[in-house]
Amino acid sequence: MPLAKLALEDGTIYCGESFGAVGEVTGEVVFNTSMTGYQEILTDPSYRGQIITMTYPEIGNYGINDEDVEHSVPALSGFLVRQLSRIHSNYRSNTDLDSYLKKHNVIGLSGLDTRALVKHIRDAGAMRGVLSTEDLDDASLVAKAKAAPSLVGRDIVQEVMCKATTTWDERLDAWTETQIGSAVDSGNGAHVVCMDFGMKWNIPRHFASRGYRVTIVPGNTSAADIMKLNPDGVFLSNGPGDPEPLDYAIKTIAELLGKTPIFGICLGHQLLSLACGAKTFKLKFGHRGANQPVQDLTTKKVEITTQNHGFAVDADSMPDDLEITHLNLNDNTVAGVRHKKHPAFSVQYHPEAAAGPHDSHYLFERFQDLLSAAATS
Ligand SMILES: NC(=O)CC[C@H](N)C(=O)O
Repeated sequence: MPLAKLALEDGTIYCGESFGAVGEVTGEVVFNTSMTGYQEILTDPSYRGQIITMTYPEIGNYGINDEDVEHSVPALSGFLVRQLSRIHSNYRSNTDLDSYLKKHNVIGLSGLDTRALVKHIRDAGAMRGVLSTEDLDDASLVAKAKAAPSLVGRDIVQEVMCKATTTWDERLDAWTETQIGSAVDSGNGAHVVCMDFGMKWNIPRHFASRGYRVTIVPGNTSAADIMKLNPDGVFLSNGPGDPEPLDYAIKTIAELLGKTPIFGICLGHQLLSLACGAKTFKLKFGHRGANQPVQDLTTKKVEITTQNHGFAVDADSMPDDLEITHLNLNDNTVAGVRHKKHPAFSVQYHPEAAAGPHDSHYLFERFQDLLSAAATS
């Protein structure tokens, strides 16, 4: 296999073999600790602008299938693995990782010491990097990494959100529907409007399986246009990059507060918090994986969650109207908030769990409770 290199802005170089597409990309280099779920990670639009390394050492062994996608195309910049599995075996798979990345023009690098890279990022923090199969000159690559744009202060949501209003009716797979049990179809056709900032598809699948009518609108839709759709509730999606520059979305959410129940996930949580007057900050290397412990402060229960974020809501900036409802137990950062006066809440993690544990499905039931309360008030 041809050589490829990853260079970080601090001058560190990692060599390996190229797979997937050839070429050169820059991005923020971050790691994900999930042992499975590489297909969901590849297609999660929240990874726009990032080069992902998996901590699990062998990737690709179950191939790629048509069902486990979180979007139509991968959004990330590059993909790094210790070992690319030479065979893949799964009854649902219809292609292999190498061919899939070639088809979608994503550059892969295998054979590098991913453990050394992850330990370095944990010590030094997430950094800009360049991944190349074309330029193998260390000094030139480091100069390119240093010149790469940072995620901070940039609006990259516009690159991944839908461009027009659509409806959604695809449901969860039959087995996952058995997991959510009596919640299946309990929404009785209530209308949920999703503000799309780069939404993972398992979220509208949950809404469809729970019996909602789902409309998806671009993340820059105004509050007036959203209210014209007569929503019974509004959902704020996940999405890539820094939440602070998204002033249009923050303004819309501030206007929607109190008019309709609101539920936010990840970027949606950060935007709801900003709309209420909180601040966000960049974490040193972020939380990405399927085993992040979170405590629900209302029930005291600990749930194991799927996460993918590099920014977080600052606990010290919490306005009077917001209450912290969930904490990340690894570092005590804010993992969920609730509005004290209006029906609105959000979590920093991913209850739709694709891939990951199903502990947090109950949050969709909490949203249903807000919709039911609003319908009877
Ligand atoms: N998954 C997400 O929505 C990520 C939110 C935001 N882009 C962050 O990195 O913190």
